[in-house]
Amino acid sequence: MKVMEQIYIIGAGAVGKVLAVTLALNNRKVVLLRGSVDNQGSYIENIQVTTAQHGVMEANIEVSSLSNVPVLNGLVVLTNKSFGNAGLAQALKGKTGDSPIVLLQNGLGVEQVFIDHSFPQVYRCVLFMTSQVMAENKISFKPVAVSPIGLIKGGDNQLNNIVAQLNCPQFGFRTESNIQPIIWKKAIANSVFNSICPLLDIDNGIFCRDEGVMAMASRVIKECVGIAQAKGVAITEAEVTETVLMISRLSDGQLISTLQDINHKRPTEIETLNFAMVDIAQSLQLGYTVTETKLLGELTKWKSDLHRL
Ligand SMILES: NC(=O)C1=CN([C@@H]2O[C@H](COP(=O)(O)OP(=O)(O)OC[C@H]3O[C@@H](n4cnc5c(N)ncnc54)[C@H](OP(=O)(O)O)[C@@H]3O)[C@@H](O)[C@H]2O)C=CC1
Ligand SMILES: CC(C)(CO)C(=O)C(=O)O
Repeated sequence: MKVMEQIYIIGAGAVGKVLAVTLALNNRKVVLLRGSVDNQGSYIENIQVTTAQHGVMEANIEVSSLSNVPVLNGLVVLTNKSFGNAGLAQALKGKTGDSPIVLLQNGLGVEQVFIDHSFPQVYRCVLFMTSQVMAENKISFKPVAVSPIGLIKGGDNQLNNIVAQLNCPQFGFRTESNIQPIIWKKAIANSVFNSICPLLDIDNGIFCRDEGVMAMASRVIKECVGIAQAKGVAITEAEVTETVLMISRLSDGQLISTLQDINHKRPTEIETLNFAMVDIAQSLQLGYTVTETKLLGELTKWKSDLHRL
């Protein structure tokens, strides 16, 4: 099995910085590459990550940009927002050889552009953690469960090796042989949180606190589970409801990323959540079954666009 020594994390945000620090503290060779900017010099940043369980974790991390690295030979981990994938796939094309690409992102179909560009090995992780940038290079981090990684394209034989490279006591990863149901469950949960919470301007705990809001979530869950099942992904409404309530309870008081993005006038990931769900429904001639998911997505997009004027 190939031993991959260098880990390239692309996207120096809340997830990327936590991963870089936990890997560095576990003696992995890691470099953080900027996702949205290029042509910058390389520099060292001191990054501090605060957790309830491990206190403050701190490491000096090399930060660089893609143009400084002609070849990415190792493990390439994407922690950028999903709307950056098309640009990154172009930028990475011809630079990564047969290095595996591992996407640590929410959403449906976020891997497609890498398949379209014939990247040989593509893996997806479903993140069960929350992290938030509190100040420059100060991140709060709450692991919720060990995050599964599964194969999208390529050979199964690398999966154990990839997990071995990324798994750390502070930020756990595991192999998953059937990643699609987990991707769908999380994407449906995010279609609920990332539209309803920004529209109500409220924290993630609302679904545990308010039956009416949970009833709306249940209607979205019902629509989206119908599409998952039509695609042959065996998940149930009860399972997704449980996931939504668990996330709501564990992240009570926290603002979902889309609400933070709207507040900071940044683009959102709604295209790879509600709209991706609607696109899949339409491709199955089932567009008429996802009207609430679609409307919530449209309202979220309008809210985001209006804030960014
Ligand atoms: N934070 C969390 O609690 C969780 C996040 N996720 C998912 O993880 C992924 C990363 O989220 P998170 O770290 O919170 O997000 P952040 O917004 O904190 O960071 C994302 C990074 O994406 C990069 N980026 C932004 N725009 C572009 C672009 N147009 N092209 C390329 N790169 C871009 C930036 O990197 P740079 O600064 O280097 O330019 C940015 O720092 C998302 O898919 C999110 O949904 C999933 C579960 C929990
Ligand atoms: C719902 C949550 C908080 C779960 O990790 C998440 O996925 C996000 O912040 O984007």
